[in-house]
Amino acid sequence: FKAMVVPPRASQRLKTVRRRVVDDKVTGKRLEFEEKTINGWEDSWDNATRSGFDWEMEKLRRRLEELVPSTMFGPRYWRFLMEENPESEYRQYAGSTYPGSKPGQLDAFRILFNNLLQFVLGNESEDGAVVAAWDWRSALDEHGLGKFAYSILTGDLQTIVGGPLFLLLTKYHRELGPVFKLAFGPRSFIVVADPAVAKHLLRDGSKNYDKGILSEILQPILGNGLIPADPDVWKRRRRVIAPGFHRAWLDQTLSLFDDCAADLIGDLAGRASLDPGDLLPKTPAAWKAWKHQNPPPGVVDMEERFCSVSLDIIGKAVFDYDFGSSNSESPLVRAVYRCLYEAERRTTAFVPFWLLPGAQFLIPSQRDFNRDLRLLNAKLDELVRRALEADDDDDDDDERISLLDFLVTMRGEDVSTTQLRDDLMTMLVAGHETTAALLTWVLYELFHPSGRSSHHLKRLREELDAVVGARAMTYADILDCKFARLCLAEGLRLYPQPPLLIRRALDDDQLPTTTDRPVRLARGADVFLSTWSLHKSPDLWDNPETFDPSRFEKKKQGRDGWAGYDPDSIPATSLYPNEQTADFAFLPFGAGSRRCLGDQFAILESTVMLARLITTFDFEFAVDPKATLEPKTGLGGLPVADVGMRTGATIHTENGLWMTVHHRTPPLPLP
Ligand code: HEM
Repeated sequence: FKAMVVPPRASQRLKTVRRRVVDDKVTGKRLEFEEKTINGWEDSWDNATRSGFDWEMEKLRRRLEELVPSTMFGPRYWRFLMEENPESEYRQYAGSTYPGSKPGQLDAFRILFNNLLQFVLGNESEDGAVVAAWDWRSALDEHGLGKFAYSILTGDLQTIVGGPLFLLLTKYHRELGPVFKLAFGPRSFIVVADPAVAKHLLRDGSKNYDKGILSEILQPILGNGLIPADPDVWKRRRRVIAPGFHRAWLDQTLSLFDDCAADLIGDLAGRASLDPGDLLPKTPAAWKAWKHQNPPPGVVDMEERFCSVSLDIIGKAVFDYDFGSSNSESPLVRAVYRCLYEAERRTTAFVPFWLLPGAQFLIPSQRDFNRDLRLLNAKLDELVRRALEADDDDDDDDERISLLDFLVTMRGEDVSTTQLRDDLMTMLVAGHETTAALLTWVLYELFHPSGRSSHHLKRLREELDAVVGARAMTYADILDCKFARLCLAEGLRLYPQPPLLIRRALDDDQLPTTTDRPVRLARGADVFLSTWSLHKSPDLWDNPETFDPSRFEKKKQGRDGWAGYDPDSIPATSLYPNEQTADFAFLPFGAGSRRCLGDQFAILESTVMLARLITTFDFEFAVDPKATLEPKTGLGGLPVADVGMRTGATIHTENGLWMTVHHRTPPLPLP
């Protein structure tokens, strides 16, 4: 039998390996794993309840856990294939139950099985988390089977849940506390919104997590780029890419930001003198029509403008390519948008519809997506090729250095053009809509028609007028414009981009205790760190729903397990109050080893853009000035923006941020 299934060369190798493996350190680790598992069993089941049906089921579960790994793909099976010193446990034992490796089907089965025992037979949950069971029956009644199934298949979670996912999570957070299990049928996600747990997931215990479903979803688009990269690839690439964001390069990009801001100002100036007359609607809900037909004169969708300008910036800074999206919409720009849209749709999909057999031929959106991706990849390949050729050409004396030029110069022998392309695509996705969304929401808050932020706007203008006036901003100016940077930080607190961080446990783990219910994660468990709920937690922030940049200037007392917020602890090198200053209650750019690489880039870009716009123009919502906007609430009675909110990788408005633009009066004095 063995001769039939194991080819002779492999069989020879197996024999050698088996001999070696008897007392090697990997076997030692396996034994330690088994012992730990058995001890874990002892701990996790109360002696008093070891009887009856539940206990029989628990025994069955244990038996399965004991048997399945040894007979199928568990550690004992993989022992045959082990190298003495595996280069990477994560990959080498991927799909087995080996702790630290990429979780596979058996781990998923264990979680599903446990959920079934819990939800069908009423057993105690293995993880110990309180459960938020999504009420799918009501959703089914409300939408009908057809729409329900269609939304599930196409990833339109928002329709059937009744609002953006982050609101649903915040509703449960308020009802159930900072750690709970969200169950969609037998599938489950552990949702957390607590600073101590965030610190554990992102920093102290971060080696025990990978990006889980996020990687699976983004891999077809971003390949082995940093965001979805598995821990092995990530380690190699981060080391190479991070130095690319050095100070000299960031200084150089400042002039690029200013050039692009000047283009935007020119475009808006052309509309500033136009009068929409009495064509403005009573509420932003009417803006929907403007997506498909011409808006009144002088009205502009600032969300769309910010998207265009940030795409142009990232194209020029990262791979020295001018998308020219601020002025025209080329097929390439459309391809970028559609790919981003698809990436977002996949992140919220219940069912991986794109993996269905033949999906890429049969589902029109998937056909279009694959065509767009080919177009985009071909362009990026061309840019990589050009950069490689320019690198070989010693005479190339172009003074602008893109991130791609840097990566090409620093490349080791082993880096492939595909890897470089994945890196570029990742920067494009990570650095484009995030910054655009930040600017959109800060503008929304500063010019809200209720006037609720007019005192912040006044202070911001005073600071900008005093420090920069109408000239181009330098790095030193940006350091001096502290309030402007706090406005951006507050924008990221109220509208974190993305509103959810995703992880998957590589080994069983105990989360720091935040309530009287300790929560254990099974290997393979999916975790959502809801930054939206964390940033708006009334336990951590005063008036959490209010846009108040000055909150970051005041000390906030901590509580048990949370050190509070201290403005004096903002590091001199940081352009914003980072995760350390708020002891992980504020995660504007993530934290730990996988924190954002483009944080400085994003803050510099946004400060320049905001300063230029605020000092030149006044903005007003494109609604009838006589109309009053009623405060809007969404899922669970939680406040939502009047312009609606849609979620994907970032938070979008429902139909755009349509505004009228006016030259500022009195105009900014020229230098
Ligand atoms: C306001 C703008 C931005 C925000 C709010 C933001 C936010 C974030 C967050 C929260 C993460 C961590 C994700 C996680 O832990 O799962 C992240 C990662 C990342 N961001 Fe950003 N980002 C922004 C702009 C940028 C820009 C401009 C770039 C590049 C030019 C960039 C490149 C990256 C990369 C490469 C990663 C992955 C890092 C890694 O895994 O090692 N981001 N970003």
